[in-house]
Amino acid sequence: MSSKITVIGAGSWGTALANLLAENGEEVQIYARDQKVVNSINLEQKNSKYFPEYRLNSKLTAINDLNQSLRDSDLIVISVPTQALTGVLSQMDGFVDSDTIIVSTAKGIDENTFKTNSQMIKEAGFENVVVLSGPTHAEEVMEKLPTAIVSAADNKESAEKVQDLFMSKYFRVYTNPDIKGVELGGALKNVIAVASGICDGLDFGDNTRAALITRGLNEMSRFVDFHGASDLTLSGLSGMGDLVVTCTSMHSRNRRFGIEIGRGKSMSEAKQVVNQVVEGVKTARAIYKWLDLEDIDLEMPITRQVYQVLFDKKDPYQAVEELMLRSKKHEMESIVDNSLWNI
Ligand SMILES: NC(=O)C1=CN([C@@H]2O[C@H](COP(=O)(O)OP(=O)(O)OC[C@H]3O[C@@H](n4cnc5c(N)ncnc54)[C@H](OP(=O)(O)O)[C@@H]3O)[C@@H](O)[C@H]2O)C=CC1
Ligand SMILES: O=C(CO)COP(=O)(O)O
Repeated sequence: MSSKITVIGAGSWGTALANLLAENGEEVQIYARDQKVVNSINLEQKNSKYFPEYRLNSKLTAINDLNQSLRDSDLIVISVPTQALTGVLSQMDGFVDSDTIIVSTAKGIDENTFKTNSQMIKEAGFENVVVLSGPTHAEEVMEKLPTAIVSAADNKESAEKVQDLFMSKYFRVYTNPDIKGVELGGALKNVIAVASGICDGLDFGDNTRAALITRGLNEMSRFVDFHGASDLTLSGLSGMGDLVVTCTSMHSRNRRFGIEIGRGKSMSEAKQVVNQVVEGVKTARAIYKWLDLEDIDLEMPITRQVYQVLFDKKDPYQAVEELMLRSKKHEMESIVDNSLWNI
């Protein structure tokens, strides 16, 4: 029996994933809200807006009607930015069976509800969610460069089904039952990537970046612990892996945005330069607001400084100085044990 996969969102990630599935022999339809993108995919086999230089697989077609694209779909991949998810979910209502597998690929936290994408999808009535996340720049997936990712779900069968569908000689997929840990790793790393970019924009060095990556991971792990997810997941592809790629790559939208901020551009100027979604901006605000509103005493100094640079116009040099001169502390708070010292 033939099956159809719908990919919602024809930006860089939706296009790369849809093309990968088509290369794997699947019948894939991608939903784009922009009719010009639909036409370029159907008539020229290219996404004229996001990947004009690549010929897409011929099994990939595009459509501008979301409800129509969902009809007879056995699996749905959502690749729109986090803040657009609520709108998409409301349009899925009544058109998608509640047990259909929904693959969530966005990396962010909703700035009004402080929820992750999978939480919002489940609350909209779709329980069978798989989170696909890892160090995976769309540009390199289009180039078919070896890439590894994680398929995370509560349900093992669904995680494995997604693993089977996406796995290829250039795309290796691991499974993981810690959906929350995988998802939070992908969302939080974007904020650290903005910080890393800001420091690059200030012409700081490799030492600075390494410190940010390492202490950023520490900060991420505090947040992940608080939410009951596993620290071990953070040492994997969707945590450390994604953090490294996004803090070091020129493909990274979050890092490139941060570089522009470090060079003195305003938020809107920096967004214009990147011209694609920069999830770390709204995720930083979501976390900052959540800490504040819930009065939670969780140490997230890098995220707090990123928020203040972006939204309170704090001087980035001052932000870095404040990070450097915070009260002195032990490197590994959880294993401070006086018996380990030679006193
Ligand atoms: N790019 C990458 O390498 C990777 C991205 N991701 C994640 O995937 C998500 C999408 O990112 P990415 O593809 O890079 O973003 P892009 O900015 O490249 O594309 C976003 C896409 O979403 C569409 N879109 C935006 N709002 C809506 C809406 N309300 N309804 C329908 N479609 C909408 C845009 O349409 P339009 O063009 O008309 O504006 C565009 O097609 C993000 O969460 C990102 O973190 C994850 C892994 C890798
Ligand atoms: O998450 C991503 C790659 O894994 C995409 O976000 P960036 O482009 O900011 O790195």
